[in-house]
Amino acid sequence: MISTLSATTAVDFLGSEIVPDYETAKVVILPIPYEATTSYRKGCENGPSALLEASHQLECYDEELDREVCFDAGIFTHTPIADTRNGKTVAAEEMLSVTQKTLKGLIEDQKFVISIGGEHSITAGVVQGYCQVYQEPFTVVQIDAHGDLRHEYEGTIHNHACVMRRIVNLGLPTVQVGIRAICQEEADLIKQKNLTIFRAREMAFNQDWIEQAIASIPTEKVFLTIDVDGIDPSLIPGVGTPEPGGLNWYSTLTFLRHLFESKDVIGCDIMELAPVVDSVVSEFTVAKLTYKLIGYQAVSKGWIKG
Ligand SMILES: N=C(N)NCCCCNCCCN
Ligand SMILES: [Mn+2]
Ligand SMILES: [Mn+2]
Repeated sequence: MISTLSATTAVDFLGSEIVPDYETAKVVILPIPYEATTSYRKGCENGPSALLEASHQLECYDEELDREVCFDAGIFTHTPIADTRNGKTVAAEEMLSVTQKTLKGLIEDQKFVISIGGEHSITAGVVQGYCQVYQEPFTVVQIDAHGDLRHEYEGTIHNHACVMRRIVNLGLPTVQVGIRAICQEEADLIKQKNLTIFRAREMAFNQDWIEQAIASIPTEKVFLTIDVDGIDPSLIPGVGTPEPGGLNWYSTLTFLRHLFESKDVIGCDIMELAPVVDSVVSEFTVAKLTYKLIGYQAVSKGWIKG
């Protein structure tokens, strides 16, 4: 089914620590180095390669889970799709179509896919891939500083600031977490549609937000989209549109662990990493976050070996 797969891409997640065998891998990392509509700091098309390179510095052993998670999971790194690097242009429609098709194939092969971006607009294509395979509804849980609920921004509905509007329009339920920057149009839509939103300003003083956020998810199945600017920019400065007051590291991990334990997470993506010159903090942190997601899924799905 997947004929364009290759294990010979420049950089695999975790590098030589794991054998990248597609057939036996439960997890596929799908790099989508696509950038077209970012409006402030650029560079998220370089996010996937920086994340993959940084992942070589991760310990295979997850000290929280007390396991070498990568051997339980088997992690295959796909070749990049919708690549805009080196001045290449990819139309938004083409990016969405190739993303959707690639996801569909991987999901049909029963892979747990972690798509890594690239700008957040990609998530619309990723989610449509899941819609094609899953008949029952699933909730899109978003960690982000921004609502991303504008109908259109800077002349296109495929702008990264509009991606959750595309998802709301697909009719999927959403739960938004860490939000702290929205415009009037988004505030009005949240009220009009009574969207579920956990605002960073309130989360900071609400010890029960994790429990409440998970309880607010109306379906068993969840797709998780992480825009890394949802995390505090002191932890991940390498983003295009930083906003102060984001999630801290251990709240993020606690939320994610509970989410994976209590729901069936059918897939996830990690978007908007835009590496900073002369600092590896952002890409290492995002690589570690990626590995934590794999570990939480491995525990929750019982992929435990030996
Ligand atoms: N999802 C995002 N990253 N959104 C960023 C939106 C940027 C809004 N600039 C507003 C400038 C108005 N003067
Ligand atoms: Mn954002
Ligand atoms: Mn976003």
